[in-house]
Amino acid sequence: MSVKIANRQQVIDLLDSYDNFLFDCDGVLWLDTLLLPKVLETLGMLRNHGKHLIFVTNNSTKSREQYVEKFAKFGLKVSKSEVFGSAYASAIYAKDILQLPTDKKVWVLGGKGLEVEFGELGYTTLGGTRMPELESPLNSNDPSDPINHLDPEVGAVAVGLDTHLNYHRLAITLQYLLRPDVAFIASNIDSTFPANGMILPGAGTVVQAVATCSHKTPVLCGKPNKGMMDAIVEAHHIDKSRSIMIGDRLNTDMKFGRDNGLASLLVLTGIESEDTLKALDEKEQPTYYATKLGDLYELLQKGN
Ligand SMILES: O=C(O)[C@H](O)[C@H](O)COP(=O)(O)O
Ligand SMILES: [Mg+2]
Repeated sequence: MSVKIANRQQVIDLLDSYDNFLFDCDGVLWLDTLLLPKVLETLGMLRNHGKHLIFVTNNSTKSREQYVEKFAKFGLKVSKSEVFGSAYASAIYAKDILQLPTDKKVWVLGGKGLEVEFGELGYTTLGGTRMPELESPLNSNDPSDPINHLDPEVGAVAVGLDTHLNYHRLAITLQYLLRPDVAFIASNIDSTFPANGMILPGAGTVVQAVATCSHKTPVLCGKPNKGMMDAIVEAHHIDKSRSIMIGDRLNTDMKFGRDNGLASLLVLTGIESEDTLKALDEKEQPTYYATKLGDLYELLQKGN
């Protein structure tokens, strides 16, 4: 059974055991634009203890640079190299694993994060946030409709959380995936995500819609994909035995930690609850759990 972090000594032991703290973002650090309690103080405390912080989000709507800006708005200085998002993981997959030539274009059903990260690796992206004509309903009888102007150079489709999802975008995405040589890349599988007191549809919902109509199975690039961890370990030279993954979702964050040999700490400020935790098999239990990330700071302050 997971150990609940509930006293000062447990936090001290946690600090003694791990050098690298990998943080999920949505549901752990914030709920959309709402910073969760004592997050800044906790991250500051960890930095003061010389810990290596890495932010590992499946949210592909933002690029690493955009996350640096989001952190800055909360008053936290984070470098681009400390952020590892699923948009970046998707672009790395296309470049390094799929080895998609950069003269091939990428059709994006998703947000700016995918456009920026693929663009930084040399790809031209289509669709995404840059085609306002896709806000209008599909009219396949209209010769000027984008569905009648598909680009023969598209070599991959990248799908992530798309808050502008509509039938027009889905229909064009399908046309590209009907081509046998076009790769289907998905940023993540999160079915939902927590935001401002509600649960909203996540990228996994968008990905499943595309998989259903295309009858194709995507490559999943975000957590719990091992490739994402390999890229993080290579980039940051971390010792996995001295590393811990802190997240709010069992089938992404906690599985990502467990499957890759890291310790794991589940926080209950996002998707999961004590009930979902207790319902888990022993072998799927996170190493630790806490009510919120800020408990690490608050408990350490007690008894000073
Ligand atoms: O796609 C989604 O559903 C969201 O981006 C999801 O919240 C992932 O964000 P994370 O919790 O990994 O930061
Ligand atoms: Mg999360």
